[in-house]
Parts: sequence; C-alpha cells; structure tokens
Amino acid sequence: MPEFTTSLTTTIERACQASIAHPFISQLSSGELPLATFRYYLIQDHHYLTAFNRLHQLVAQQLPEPDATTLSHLGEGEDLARQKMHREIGLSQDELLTTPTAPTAYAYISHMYYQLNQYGTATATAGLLPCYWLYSLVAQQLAGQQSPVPLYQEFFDGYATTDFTTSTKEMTAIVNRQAAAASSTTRQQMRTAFNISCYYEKQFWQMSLTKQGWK
Ligand SMILES: Cc1ncc(CO)c(N)n1
Repeated sequence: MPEFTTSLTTTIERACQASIAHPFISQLSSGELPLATFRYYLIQDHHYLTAFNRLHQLVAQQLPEPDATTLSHLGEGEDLARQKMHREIGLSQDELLTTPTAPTAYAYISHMYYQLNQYGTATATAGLLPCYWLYSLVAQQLAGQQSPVPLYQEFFDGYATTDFTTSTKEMTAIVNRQAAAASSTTRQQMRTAFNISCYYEKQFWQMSLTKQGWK
C-alpha cells in the first residue's frame, strides 16, 4: 500500500502554487512587500508558532518513542531564527505578547487544538503537517531567486535549509506511522485535518496582506 501522505500530494502542490501566486509571497520575493506588512506577519506568526510548539508538546506526550522525542524537538525548531528576525525588525517581546491574535490566525490555531481534542493524536499530527510541507515546497520553488530585501531572503533561506527539509521528512514519517496504525475512518479524518490546515495556510497570506483585524 502506498504511504498515506502520497494521497495528500495533490492538495499540498495546489496550496504551494496558490501560495507562490499570492501577492504576499510574490512581493516578498520581489522585495516590494511593505516592511509593515511583514512585521504584521511576524507578530501573527509568533502567535501561531507559540501554539504550534505547544501542540507538538501535547501530541508528543501521546506518541511512542522515538517519535515522541522527535516531535518534541521539532516543535522548538523555528524559535532562534525568529528571535533574530524580531530583533532586526525591532519587535519587542511586549509588542509580540500584547498584539491580539487576528481572526484567521485565531481560527487556524483553534483548528489545530480542535483536531487534537475532538479526533485525537493521529489526526492532530496530520493537521500539523502542511506547516512543514508547504513552507518547504514554497522555499524550494523560490530557491533560484534572490529577494533584494535581505530580511525577506533570510525568511526564505530558513525554509530552504537541509534542517528544515529533514524536519519535513521526520514529520511526514510520523504522520505515515500514525496512519498505518489507524482505522480508515481516522485516516479520512486525518485527510480532512490536513485539508483544513492547507486552507488556513493560504488564508494566512491573505490575512497578512490585508493586515486583518477584529473590526
Ligand atoms: C502559518 C505558518 N505555517 C507554517 C509555518 C512553517 O512552520 C509557519 N512559520 N507559519
């Protein structure tokens, strides 16, 4: 039987094409994206990544070894790179902590918790996978280009590293091991969780471009 994640390839490739065509990504790549827009993204993505890490720790508690340790480490992956970017763009800890989470980021974060609470461990892992797979694919597609804005290039470079590729492979393997042990009903729920995360990944670019707020 083919690996479970093979059946998700079309969905992620579509999300990748939509992301590359989205003005948030094309303007990051061309250097035209206003710095204030990227700053907004970094704040919202900080909220996202904080929850993402917490989800990894919660899910890890329910996985067998060695996957538990792997997932726990994966959750901490992006912290250092982001702290550097926050310094470069002048984002204080206070601003990061006090800026409200915008509706789309809020919905995406809520979705990840809901999948864990409602459907359990296997489904939760599937909901986390697009985060790795999509950013990895987008970075690979744009690898030949150089953004004229060093901070934007730094953003793409972070996801084109072998470290991030390895993280994506590790996460994919965890999802496949969960799927292999799951019922066909759970596998269908995993697919749904993955699809919804792909939906929110695309909406995340739009939220950032329009600097969505609670109005
Ligand atoms: C919204 C979002 N998805 C995926 C990643 C990559 O982990 C990220 N930093 N932010």
